[in-house]
Parts: sequence; C-alpha cells; structure tokens
Amino acid sequence: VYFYSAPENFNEEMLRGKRVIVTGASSGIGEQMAYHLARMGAHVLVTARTEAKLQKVVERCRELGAASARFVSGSMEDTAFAEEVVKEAENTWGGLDMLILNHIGHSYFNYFDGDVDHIRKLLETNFLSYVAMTVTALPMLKESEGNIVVVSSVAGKAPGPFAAPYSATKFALDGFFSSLRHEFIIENVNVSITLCILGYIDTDNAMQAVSHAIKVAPSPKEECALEIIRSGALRQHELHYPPGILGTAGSLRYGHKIWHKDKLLSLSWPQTPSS
Ligand SMILES: NC(=O)C1=CN([C@@H]2O[C@H](COP(=O)(O)OP(=O)(O)OC[C@H]3O[C@@H](n4cnc5c(N)ncnc54)[C@H](OP(=O)(O)O)[C@@H]3O)[C@@H](O)[C@H]2O)C=CC1
Ligand SMILES: C[C@H](CCC(=O)O)[C@H]1CC[C@H]2[C@@H]3C(=O)C[C@@H]4C[C@H](O)CC[C@]4(C)[C@H]3CC[C@]12C
Repeated sequence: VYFYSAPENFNEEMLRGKRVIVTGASSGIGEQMAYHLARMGAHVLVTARTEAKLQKVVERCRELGAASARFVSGSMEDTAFAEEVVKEAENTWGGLDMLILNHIGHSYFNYFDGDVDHIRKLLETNFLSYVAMTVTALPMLKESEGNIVVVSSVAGKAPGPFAAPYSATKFALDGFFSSLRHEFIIENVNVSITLCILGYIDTDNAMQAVSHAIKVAPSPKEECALEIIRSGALRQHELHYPPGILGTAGSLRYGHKIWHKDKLLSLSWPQTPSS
C-alpha cells in the first residue's frame, strides 16, 4: 500500500525553486538533466571530475533560467567527496529536495578480463558513492519529503554479455535502493526512490563504446533526461526508458543483436517477433 499520495500529472512548475543535485552532469544525460532543471527554474548543483566542462554547464544553466547554479568537482571514487557534495548543498541551500544519482566510472564493453581491482573501483564509484550521498542527504530529504533518483540500466535488470563489471554495479543499486524503498514505506519515511532502467541512449561515451557492436538506433538523451526528472517528481518506483525496453519476462527488447569482431552473436535471450 502506498502510504503517501503521489502526484498524478507532471507539470514543469513542480521543479520551480526546488534544490537539486545532479551527479555526472558534465556530459551526457546528466548534462541534459541540468539544462531541463534550469529551464524549469530549479536551483542546481552539478558535479563530476572535469571542472572546465562543469563551468560551461553552470553558465548554460544560468542562461536557461536556473534559480541558481553552481558546481563542485571531484571524483566519486572517494566516498568522502560524495559526502562533501551533499554538505555543499546543505551549506548553500540549508536543505535539499531532489538527489539525482547518475555518474558512472569508466568501464569496458568486452569479455570480462579477470581484473578484480577494476570491479572494486567501479563499485566504489557506481554504487558506494550513491549510498554515501543518500546517507548524508537523508535528513534533508526527510525534512523536504523529497526524491532520490537512481539512474540504472537494462544491464542492471537483464544481464547481457560484455558488461560484467558495470552490470554488477547496477544490480547492486537495484538490490540496495529497492530494499531501502520497502523500509521507507514500513517506517513512513516520505522520501521517494525512483530507479531508472535505461536502454541504449545516444550519449557520446556510450556510442563510442558500443556503436560498433549494437546497430539499433539509440534513444535521444534530451528526452531521456526529461523522463528521468518527470518520473522522480511523480515519485514513481521505476522508469523504463525507452518505453517497453524490458519485455514481459524481463528480457531485452533488441539486446540479443550484438556484434563482436564482425560476427553477429546468437545470444540466449528470448526472441521477439520483430527479431
Ligand atoms: N548512455 C547509455 O546508453 C546508457 C546510460 N545509462 C546510465 O545513464 C547514466 C549516464 O550515462 P551517460 O550520460 O551515458 O554517461 P556519460 O559517460 O556521458 O557521463 C558520465 C558522467 O559521469 C562523470 N564521471 C565519470 N567518472 C567519474 C568519477 N570517477 N567521479 C565522478 N564523476 C565521474 C563524467 O564526468 P567526468 O569525466 O568529468 O568526471 C560524466 O559527467 C549512467 O548512470 C549510465 O549507467 C544506462 C543505460 C544506457
Ligand atoms: C545491449 C544493451 C541494449 C539492449 C537494448 O535492448 O536496448 C545496451 C543498453 C544499455 C547499454 C549499456 C549501458 O548501460 C551504458 C554503458 C555505458 C558505457 O559508457 C558503455 C557501455 C554500456 C555498458 C552500455 C552497453 C550496451 C547496453 C547494455
């Protein structure tokens, strides 16, 4: 039973004056989320490692009409930095309405190479920093009855080949945040948790990594970013974007078509009529 009422319809006014942190906002989907939020009149705090890119994002956010825009640069490999970003929001705004956890560390798209240290580092960046930011932000989010938005992937729901370390970190997010959501409901904590299950999106980094192997057209990052904000504001438990990306049995819609070294691999995902 949903103990609190979630709004039924999205209206961009919902974000006006809201205090929002967006991680991984120097490029890709995170950057687009910052621009949408700015246009909607939110206060935005963006973070990533590359200061020069963040500076530009902040300038564009101001042009688009953000209530305020600032950045903190650093690496989420270090959980102390993750906590510092939330403290910055507290010191600047005295509270927080929405925490959008979106960044990912670099990984590879290929057979698992046996590197355990890479998985440890990726877990620090893609998973533990999300937990650390949530823990630090929770008192403020309880106060504002705010939103936690966790950006994940179909690779965090339906594993395919060539993304074992990345997929592991995304499954960890589902396990942790979906469990935490149950606890919030039991304890009447009115903080929503939205897990975003994304298919292939046309960001520069993703296309560079997989366009040789995946021939389906990626979905647009601008629309994806808006859908993430919308589902967070509507306090939805999960977003699946593009719509229907996971079939009824949790299978991928078109992920079975993956090329490797000029060969089309035949994978064991259930086939769809269109395949
Ligand atoms: N694009 C896609 O096809 C899909 C994306 N997703 C998910 O969407 C989200 C965004 O993906 P996308 O926009 O493609 O990613 P990008 O690679 O475009 O952006 C990643 C962001 O994370 C930042 N980042 C990288 N390493 C670190 C680090 N160590 N510490 C802090 N920040 C870091 C990058 O900035 P900098 O280098 O400056 O630090 C950048 O701002 C991710 O959670 C991803 O898993 C899910 C499914 C598909
Ligand atoms: C193979 C998947 C396509 C299945 C579908 O039906 O859409 C891709 C969907 C999500 C992709 C991965 C992802 O989550 C982003 C990572 C980002 C990195 O920058 C590059 C590789 C990714 C592991 C990427 C690989 C393809 C997908 C799993």
